[in-house]
Amino acid sequence: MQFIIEHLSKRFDKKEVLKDISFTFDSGKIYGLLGRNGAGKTTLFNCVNRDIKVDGGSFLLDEAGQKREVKAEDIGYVLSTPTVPEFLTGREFLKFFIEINEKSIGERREIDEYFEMMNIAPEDRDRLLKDYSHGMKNKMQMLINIIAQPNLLLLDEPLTSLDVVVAEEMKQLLRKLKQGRIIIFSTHIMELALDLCDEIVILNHGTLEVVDKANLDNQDFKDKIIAALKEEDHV
Ligand SMILES: Nc1ncnc2c1ncn2[C@@H]1O[C@H](COP(=O)(O)OP(=O)(O)OP(=O)(O)O)[C@@H](O)[C@H]1O
Repeated sequence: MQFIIEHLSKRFDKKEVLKDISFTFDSGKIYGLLGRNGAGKTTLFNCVNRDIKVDGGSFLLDEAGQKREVKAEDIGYVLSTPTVPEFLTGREFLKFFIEINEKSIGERREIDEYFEMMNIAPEDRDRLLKDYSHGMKNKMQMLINIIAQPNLLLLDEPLTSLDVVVAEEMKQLLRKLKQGRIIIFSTHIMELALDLCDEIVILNHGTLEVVDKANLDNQDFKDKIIAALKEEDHV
C-alpha cells in the first residue's frame, strides 16, 4: 500500500504554507516529519485529515495498484493537544469507541487489557477524562488509534508529554503497529526521529523532501538534517 499526496497546496491569506506538494509514502514505514516552527507540519496533517479546506490537491491510497481517495476511516490522527470527550470516564470512552467501530475492529480484547497496555491504573479507569493528566489523555488517544488500526496514522508530537517509561513502550507499540500501514510522525526531537523512524522527511519552504541516510553515521546524518532545515529560501 502507498499513500500518495498529489499537488497539495494550502495558503492562509497571503502566506503559502504548502506549495504544490507531491509525495508518496510506503506502508510498513514510520516517517519522521521534521520542520522548523511554523513550517506547516500541523497544517499538513489537518489538510490530510480534512479538518481544514485545501486549496488544491488530492490524497490517494494505492492498494495493489488500485488507487482510491483516502476516506475518513483510513486515518487516525493523534494531536499534540489531546482532545477526548471530557464528560466520559476512560472506560466509557473506550466502550463507546469500540461499539461505534465494531465492524472495522479486527481482533478485540477486554477493555481492561487495553488499559493495561497503556499502564493506566485500575483506579483511574472509571474516572472522568476531564480529570486525566495531559499525558494520560494522550495515552487514551494513542490507544483508540491502536485499537482502530487505521491505514494511515498521523502523529503530531504525541510522545512529548509521556513519561520516559511510557514513551519507550509507545515506541515499541508503534514499531509493531507499522506493519501494513503508514505512520507519519512529527517531532522536534531529533533523537526520537532517528531512533523510531525509517525515513526522515523535511518540510521546508512548503515542500517535502526525504533526507537520504545513504551510508552516513548518526552524527553526519544529524548534521545533514540540520543543514536541510536551515537552508535559506531559494527564491
Ligand atoms: N488557521 C490559521 N490561520 C492563519 N494562519 C495559520 C493558521 N494555521 C496555521 N497558520 C500559519 O501557517 C504556518 C504553519 O503553521 P503550522 O502550525 O502548520 O506549523 P508547524 O510546522 O506545525 O509549527 P510548530 O512546529 O511550531 O508546531 C504558520 O505560519 C502559522 O502561523
